[in-house]
Amino acid sequence: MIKLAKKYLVWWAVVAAVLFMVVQVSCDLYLPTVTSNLIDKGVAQNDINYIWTQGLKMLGVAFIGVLAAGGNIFFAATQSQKMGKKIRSALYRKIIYLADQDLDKFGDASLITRNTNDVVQIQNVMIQVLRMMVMAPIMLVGAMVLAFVKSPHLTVVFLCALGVLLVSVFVIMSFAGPLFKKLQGQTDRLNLVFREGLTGVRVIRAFNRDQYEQDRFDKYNNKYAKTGIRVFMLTSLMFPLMTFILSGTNVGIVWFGAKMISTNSLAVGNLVSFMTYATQILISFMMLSMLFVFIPRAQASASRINEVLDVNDSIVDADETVEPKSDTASLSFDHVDFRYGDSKKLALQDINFSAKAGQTVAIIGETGSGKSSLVNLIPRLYDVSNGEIKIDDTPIKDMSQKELHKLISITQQKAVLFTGTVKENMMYGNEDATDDEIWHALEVAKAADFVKEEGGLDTRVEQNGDNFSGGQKQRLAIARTILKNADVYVFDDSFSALDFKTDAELRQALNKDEKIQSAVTVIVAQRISTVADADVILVLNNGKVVGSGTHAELSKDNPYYRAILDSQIKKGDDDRA
Ligand SMILES: Nc1ncnc2c1ncn2[C@@H]1O[C@H](COP(=O)(O)OP(=O)(O)OP(=O)(O)O)[C@@H](O)[C@H]1O
Repeated sequence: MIKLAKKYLVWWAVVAAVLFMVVQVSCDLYLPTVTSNLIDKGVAQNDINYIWTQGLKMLGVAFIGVLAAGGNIFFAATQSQKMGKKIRSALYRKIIYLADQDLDKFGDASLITRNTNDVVQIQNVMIQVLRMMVMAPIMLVGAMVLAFVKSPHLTVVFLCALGVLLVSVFVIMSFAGPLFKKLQGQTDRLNLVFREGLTGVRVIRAFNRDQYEQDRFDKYNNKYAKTGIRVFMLTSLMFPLMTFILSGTNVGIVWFGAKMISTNSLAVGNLVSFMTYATQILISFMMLSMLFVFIPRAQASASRINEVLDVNDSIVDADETVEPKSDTASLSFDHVDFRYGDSKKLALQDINFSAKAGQTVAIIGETGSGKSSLVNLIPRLYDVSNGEIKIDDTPIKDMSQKELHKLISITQQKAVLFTGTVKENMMYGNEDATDDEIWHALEVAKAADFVKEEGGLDTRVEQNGDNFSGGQKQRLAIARTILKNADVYVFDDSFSALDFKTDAELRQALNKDEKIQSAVTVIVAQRISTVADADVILVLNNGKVVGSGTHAELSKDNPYYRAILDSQIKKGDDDRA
């Protein structure tokens, strides 16, 4: 947590918060002495003038205390909230730029919990640190010294009370501390199950698993609630216990104090101030003990945040990057091998092909054969394990990732749309696009008709594009890809959600589009009809290219291609064979 504090707190604001707190505590410590004087010199001797001056002094000191508290709260609150804001922003920036292979290590649910719950834990503790952590030790030491000065004998009473409090807090915290940690783990688990249920709600209903999922959620919810009840009962016990110990202390102080007053060894005012100091000491002690429970909890959150912030991006730019060598679009894979993380098995093995401007490379193969893995290597979502990929005759590793991403336009297997308007979503592809260019891309992607029907470019896109059908979302994502000026267009299984007629029309429109025809197009597909027009079709099996050629060549003598073809003819899927 210190590391995060050093990085995200503004030092002068922290100093200001501390200084304000010192003033506030000094006022709080001085007030009982003024009260004591007021009673012993003013009330006891019936000195009205003294009562007035001391009374005004008391109000003045209290007012300064309030101002100082306001100053401290201002800096503590703004610093802790700003620290949270900066951490969330840094986490988001890191996640956006981090390679997929690095993100895979954490998982979505955990990253969300880290960016929300964990940051809140740190924020909450930071405000307490900037207030109580400063206040409590000064108050504790100051009140002890002042109380001792007032009456060394009576100090023994609250030293005994302090001992009782120390034991009580220790017992409570030794139970509550581990429970707090347990609660944090259970929050993670609860969020995970809730998120899974939320994303899989349709599957749950379709399989009639509502009760099963409800029971699963209830199981974790009950565990969380049980721990929560124990934690809050234990910590709530602190306050009545504290009141009891304080009352006991006061009774003790009054008991012994009264005896000392009767022997004239203690003034009444001193007794009153002594009782206030005892309260201040016990409260400070309790605040410190609470902090020692909350800090380890926030420390666990800080470690989880640092884990993400400190992860080394495994995909980095070369020290000296180069510009693409050629103005003409081209793409080549040269003996490319690829494996995921530490996996023993190669996901792709010895992939070789090249394509020039105007050519289409299609990749076909059964589920899990490595099609998406292959196209994910083009924008460097993952790095090759061996071999080299070149775009425009330049190794992609030698270019900056920014430059590389400018050259590529991609539609992922699962269409991703952002909340906003259709136009805003389209402009992700090209910020400078005119309305005419957007409509042209929508026409090519066969999306113009339904966008017009829905209300044009300003039509709202809901979260996840939920107000559009699967096929419509795909077409919008394809339009966005086409709108971008790129040298390599990648469509990763993007036509699968389209009906056969739209699929055929869309590919025809793509073949006629000038921009697409001056670039290389890579199409991943499951259907023969989608890939049949391609200049070269790569057949993938188990991560290896087991066939390469045109539709006519492969349908003649490639057993893998023929097997796919036959299976689709039987289903009546292939419109060309
Ligand atoms: N993030 C990942 N981490 C580890 N292994 C992965 C990861 N993604 C895919 N794989 C593995 O790599 C292999 C190829 O997967 P890939 O997604 O490239 O296949 P695919 O041909 O695109 O499949 P589909 O047609 O179902 O989309 C599979 O065995 C899969 O289990």
